[in-house]
Amino acid sequence: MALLETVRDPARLRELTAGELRDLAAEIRAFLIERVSASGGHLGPNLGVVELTIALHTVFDSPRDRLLWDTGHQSYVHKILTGRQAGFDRLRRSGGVSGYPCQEESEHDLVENSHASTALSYADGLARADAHLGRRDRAVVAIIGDGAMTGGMAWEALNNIAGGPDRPLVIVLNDNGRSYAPTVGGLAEHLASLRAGRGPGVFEQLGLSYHGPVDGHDVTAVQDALRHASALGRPVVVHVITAKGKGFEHTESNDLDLGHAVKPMDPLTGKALKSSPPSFTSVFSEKLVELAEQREDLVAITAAMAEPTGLLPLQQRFPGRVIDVGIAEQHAVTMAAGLSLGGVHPVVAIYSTFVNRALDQLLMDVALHRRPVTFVLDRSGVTGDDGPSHNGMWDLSVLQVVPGLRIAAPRDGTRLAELLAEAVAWHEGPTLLRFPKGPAGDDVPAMATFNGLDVLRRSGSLDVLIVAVGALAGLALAVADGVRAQGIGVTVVDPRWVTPVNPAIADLARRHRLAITVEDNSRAGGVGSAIAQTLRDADVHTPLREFGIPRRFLSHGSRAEVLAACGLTAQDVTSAVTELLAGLDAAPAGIDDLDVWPVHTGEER
Ligand SMILES: Cc1ncc(C[n+]2csc(CCOP(=O)(O)OP(=O)(O)O)c2C)c(N)n1
Ligand SMILES: CC(=O)[C@@H](O)[C@H](O)COP(=O)(O)O
Ligand SMILES: [Mg+2]
Repeated sequence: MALLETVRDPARLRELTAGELRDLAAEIRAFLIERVSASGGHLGPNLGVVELTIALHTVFDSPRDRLLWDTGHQSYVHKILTGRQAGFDRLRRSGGVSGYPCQEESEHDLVENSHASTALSYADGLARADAHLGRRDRAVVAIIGDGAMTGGMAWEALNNIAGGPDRPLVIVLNDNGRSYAPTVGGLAEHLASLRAGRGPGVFEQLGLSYHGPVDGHDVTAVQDALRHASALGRPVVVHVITAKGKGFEHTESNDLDLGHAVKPMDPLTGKALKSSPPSFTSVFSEKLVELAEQREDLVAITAAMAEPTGLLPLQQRFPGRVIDVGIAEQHAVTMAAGLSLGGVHPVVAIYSTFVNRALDQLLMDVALHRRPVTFVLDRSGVTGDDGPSHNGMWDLSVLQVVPGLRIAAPRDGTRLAELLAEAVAWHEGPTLLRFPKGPAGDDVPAMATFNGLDVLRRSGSLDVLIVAVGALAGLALAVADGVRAQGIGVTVVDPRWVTPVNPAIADLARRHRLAITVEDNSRAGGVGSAIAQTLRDADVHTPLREFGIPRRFLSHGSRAEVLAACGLTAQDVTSAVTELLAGLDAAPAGIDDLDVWPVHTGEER
C-alpha cells in the first residue's frame, strides 16, 4: 500500500496525479475489505464512496471547509484520509476508531449523530452562521444518501435552504439506490428518472441548482462537478451516482443489503467468522410469523430496516403485510395510528434509539387515541460497538410517561414470545416490547409467581428484593448468588410488564430491608425511578437503590465493556448491596411472614 501509507492528511491528495488517485482508490478498497472483514462494520456503504471521498478532500480544504456526513456510517474513507488508518485495527472497539464521525478523534469530524437525515439541517445552520458572521472563505458541504433523503427532516431543511437568501451550500446526494434494501417511495422513482437524465427535477423546481447525474466512481468527474457547484455561490445539489459495495464480490453480490453492515467475515468467502446463536431478533421474527398466520389483522411496519429488525421472514411469507416507509419513523408511527383506526393491528419494528425521533407521534397520534399499536424495540439498552447515538438507553425513561402505554421487557426468548402474543392481544391501547441486540441466551424460568410478578429466586430471610428488568435478569441472579454467599437473604422478581409498575412490587418491598432495581436503561427516569415513585405513593419506606446507565453518552466498545463501565456487573452490584445493608437496621420482627413464600433453604434453585 505504497501510496496510502504516504497519506497522513488530505493535503497530500492534492500532490497526486489523476492516475495516482485512481491507484490510491484501489489501495483504500483493499484496506477497507481487509480491516472491515476482520472487525465487522459498514463495508458496503464505504466501498461505495471511495472515489467520492477522495474527490471531496481534493476539491475542498477540510476542516476549514466543513464536510457533514449524514448518518456517518460512510465516513471510514474520510477517516482513512484524515490520519486515522491505524485506528482501523480496532474499528468500533475500545481504543479504536468509532464507526461514525467523532469530534474527539479529529478536527475533520463535526456531526457525530448516526441518526439519518440531519446533515442538511446542520448545513443550513452553518451556512446561516457564516452569512451572519460575514465569513466567505469556507464551504459547507453536506453528503447525504438517497435513503437518508427519504427522511422528513431532509425536506424540512431543503424547504428552508431553498426558501432562504442565496448562500453558498453544496449538497452531495450520494445516490446508490439503496438503504439496506432498495430505496422506497416516489423519491426513489424520481431519482431514477434523474439518473436517466430526465430533468428538471424536484430540486430545481424548489429553486435549488442541480448538477448531475455524475459518475461517483470517476474521481475527475466528481472533482469537476464539485468545483462547478462550489463556484455557483448558492445552494446546489450535486447528484452523484455510486454503487454500494463496489469492488468486493461478496458485497456486490449480496442482494440482501450489498454489505450494508457486515459481521466479521472471511474476506475470501464472505462467510461470517462466527455463527450467531438465536437472537432476540430471531425469536421475535419467528413468533411474529406464527401470530400473523393466526391473525389476518396483523401488519408490520419498518423504517427501511426490514432485515435487521427481523421482518424479512414475515415479508417473504406475507409480502403485503410488511410496509417499508423508508427512513421515516415519524410517518411510520402515525401511519400505524391510521392503520389501527382502520381496524388493523400494526406491529412497528424499530431500533430503540430511532423511536426517539417519533415520540410526539407515539404520544399524540397513538396513545392519545388509545390505539392498539404494538412497538417492538430492538437494540434496546447498551448496543456498544455502534457508539453513543446507537445505544437504546432512553426508551424506558422517555416512554414510561406515555399514558396508557404498556411496556414489557422480556428476559429471554420464551418470555419474548409470550409477551409479544400478550401485546398483540391487548386492544385497550398501545403496547411496547424492548430487548437488546444479540443472543436471547438460555431461558430463565420462574420458580413461582406473585401477583403477576415472576419470582426467579427466593432464598433466606427477606433482606434484599431485586427487581430485574428484562435481559438483566442474568445479572440479578448473579447478584443473588453473590449476596447469598454472604448469608444475605434475597428475592429476585421479574415484572415482565415493567410499566405501569405492578403494585405487588410495593407489597414485596415493604417486607424487605432493602430493594434494588437493575435495568439496561438510563437510571434517570427509568423503571427504577417509576418504582421509587410507586413506593412513595404506597407509603413504603424500604430504602430503594436503582442500578442503571448513568446520565452520559457512552463511547463505543463491546456491550460487556460498556455495561461494566456503567457499574452493571455482578461484582459491583453485589458490593453495593452488601454495603447498603450494612448500614441498615436488622429486619424488624415479623417482617419475615413467609406464609406466601415457598422457602428454599440451602441448595439454590
Ligand atoms: C433515523 C434513522 N433511522 C434508521 C437508521 C438506520 N440506518 C443506518 S444507515 C441506513 C440506510 C442509509 O441509506 P443511505 O442514506 O442511502 O446511505 P447508504 O448506506 O446507501 O450510503 C439506515 C436505515 C438511522 N441511522 N437513522
Ligand atoms: C448506520 C445504522 O444506523 C445501521 O446500519 C446500524 O449501524 C445497524 O446496527 P446493527 O449492526 O446493530 O444492526
Ligand atoms: Mg443509499
